[in-house]
Amino acid sequence: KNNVAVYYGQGYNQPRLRHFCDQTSNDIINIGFINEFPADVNDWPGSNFANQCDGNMFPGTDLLNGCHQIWEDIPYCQNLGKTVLLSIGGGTATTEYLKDDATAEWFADFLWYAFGPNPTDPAKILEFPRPFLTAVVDGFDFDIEHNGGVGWAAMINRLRSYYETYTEKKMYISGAPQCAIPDAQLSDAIQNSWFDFIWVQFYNTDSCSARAWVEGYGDFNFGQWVQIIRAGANPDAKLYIGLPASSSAANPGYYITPSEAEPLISTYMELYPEQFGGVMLWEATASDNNVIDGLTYAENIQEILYS
Ligand SMILES: CNC(=N)NC(=O)NC
Repeated sequence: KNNVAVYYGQGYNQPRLRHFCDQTSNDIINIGFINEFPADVNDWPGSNFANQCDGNMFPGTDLLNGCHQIWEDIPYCQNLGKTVLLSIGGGTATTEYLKDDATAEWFADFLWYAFGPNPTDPAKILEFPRPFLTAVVDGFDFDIEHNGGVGWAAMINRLRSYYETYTEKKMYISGAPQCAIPDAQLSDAIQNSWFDFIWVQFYNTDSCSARAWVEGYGDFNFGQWVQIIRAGANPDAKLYIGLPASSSAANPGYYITPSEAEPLISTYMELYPEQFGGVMLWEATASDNNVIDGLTYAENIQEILYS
């Protein structure tokens, strides 16, 4: 089944998460972002979900702890069969940097105990916060846009070691590289750690953009990304076409309309039926505000995937 994955959490005046889970067009929801990374072992990350939290942080940190609509809606979404991932990165270069593998592994520990299965070990319950209370995400998305590749493979391998111990449900790892190859942030991680989904941002970089494919110039490189994945740690990782969900959602000029997207999606869905996973959209609220022929952009994309 081909999926639509949408980012949620940075939308202008966005409604609460459950609004997007009530839409059949959205299969996977990436909640963004953990946008501040630990500077060292034992340092806590920071988060930002725009209008969705009440502004309170855990004392002395930039980690939000009042996101009641998110902790209420994650189980609501999961009960509707949605996969809900917590997205790391997405934002500013100054706070998104990992200094070494030790810090990366600490970051994995933090995410696992804070946002993964509810810890039972009293020591872990004491040490780690639960920003979304008892809600348990279905995995983590790496939307790493700055500062190189140090630590990501180590962090993902550490998360995988926790996943292996957890039998209650399948947990996932995804990544959102830029389309230019090699991606400075995630290429090493794709080679050396197990991803389930890779949604390439075929926007914001002209030469490999979806817009270039539509206009017949540049080098839209979905096929090369297939080869990268097949040479990676998980050769069966699903590859998604990442697109802006409206003309204002990405840098100017990268938006393509549903009728422009249809031949692109069909071409690659048919060329690589095994690897093709679906379409990623940046982002959910932009899609809602971009209604074409009575359907949101995500619904238009879903129609194409199911046609
Ligand atoms: C400006 N940053 C973004 N548009 N980020 C993404 O599209 N991440 C998937």
